[in-house]
Amino acid sequence: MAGLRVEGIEKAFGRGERAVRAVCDLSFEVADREFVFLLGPSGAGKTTTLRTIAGLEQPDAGRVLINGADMTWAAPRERNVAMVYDKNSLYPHLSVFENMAYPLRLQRLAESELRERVMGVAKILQIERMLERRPRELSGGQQQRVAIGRMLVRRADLFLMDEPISHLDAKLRAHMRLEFKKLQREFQSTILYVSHDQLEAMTMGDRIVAMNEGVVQQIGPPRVIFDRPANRFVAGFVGEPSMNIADCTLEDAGGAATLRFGHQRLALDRDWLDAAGLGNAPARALSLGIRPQHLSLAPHAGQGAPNVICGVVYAAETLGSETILDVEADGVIFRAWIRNSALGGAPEIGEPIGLQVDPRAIYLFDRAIGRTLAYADLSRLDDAHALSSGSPLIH
Ligand SMILES: Nc1ncnc2c1ncn2[C@@H]1O[C@H](COP(=O)(O)OP(=O)(O)OP(=O)(O)O)[C@@H](O)[C@H]1O
Repeated sequence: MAGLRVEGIEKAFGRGERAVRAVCDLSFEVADREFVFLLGPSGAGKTTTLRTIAGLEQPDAGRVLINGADMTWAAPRERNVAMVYDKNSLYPHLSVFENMAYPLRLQRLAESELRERVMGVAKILQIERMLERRPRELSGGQQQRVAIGRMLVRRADLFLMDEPISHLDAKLRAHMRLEFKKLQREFQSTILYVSHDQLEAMTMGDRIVAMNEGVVQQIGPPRVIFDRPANRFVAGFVGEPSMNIADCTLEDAGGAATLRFGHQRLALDRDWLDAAGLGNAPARALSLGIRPQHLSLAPHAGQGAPNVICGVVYAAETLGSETILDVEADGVIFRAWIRNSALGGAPEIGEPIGLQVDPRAIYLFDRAIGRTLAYADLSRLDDAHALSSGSPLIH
């Protein structure tokens, strides 16, 4: 049984005017055998949170409970927590095998079991053939895998991982994503994993704690975070390519609800707006959000076609069978994820182009505070349309 509860953690570095609030009133839980991600951009406070849980930082306020016991002030070694340290923490004079075996030797594990555990983990990490080498004889990525291995051989209550695979090449990262998930199920481990990579969090996590500037933005399963982002920050951070976001105004034009930005106009469904409590909110300052896979090529690029964003091609990035098309419209760049077969030839930079918007795929945010006011009605989206414009997560 292993669980973690973080209650109202506060942590600042420095004093007075130069103080940096790294973590503000942070609370979340990781249930027994759960795989939870702390996801956020650089400086979000993820590492500070992890170090506070491991006992390497003292919080200014709040509590850390591990298996129900208050460990806020306990020494790191009393917490039965395993953390992946940087590859530089490997012992240079020990072989890879002995580096990995080190925590087990401290536990005085029988030699046969020790060997079995080290070999099992080495196989998963694809470092079996390097066990006799010294760390300096390995590449940076190989050293990082040894550091991960040294953590995985332990049977800790809680594993804390700080971007353990971010330095590996793309192919190994993909391999490790699958292996971590498998390992977690096999060992029934409880894992808190720090990452700024939304793809890792979306593919491996049972739940995600999305953070920005030391503050929790949303906690939920990956699909909920993706489909129902609580605010503009989460909407823009999760998903690759990221959601298109543009300032707009909601208007009542002759009884029809219309979103306007620059010369562009999008007609919205009244029932959807009413359900979101925006039916009687004309001239409201909003931000609209739409994912690149919900934009498609409009049959006519001309101004005035219903729900078409008219602009010019700003850039085009071809990836195998799809193209990410950047279209500039009224000073905003919209990214669209388009099947090459729908493009019918490479688009010219500066060429006029229309992007068809499915109004059911729009999100609306309060422009001032960023809170989500209306969610895309994904259940009513035409699957064929979504498929025709690609997958949101592949990159
Ligand atoms: N020892 C320290 N002294 C002063 N400021 C610090 C210290 N450690 C972290 N900070 C500051 O606290 C904030 C949060 O840092 P933290 O390392 O927790 O963020 P992070 O989300 O892990 O970022 P990254 O993904 O870049 O590692 C940052 O503004 C950082 O500059």
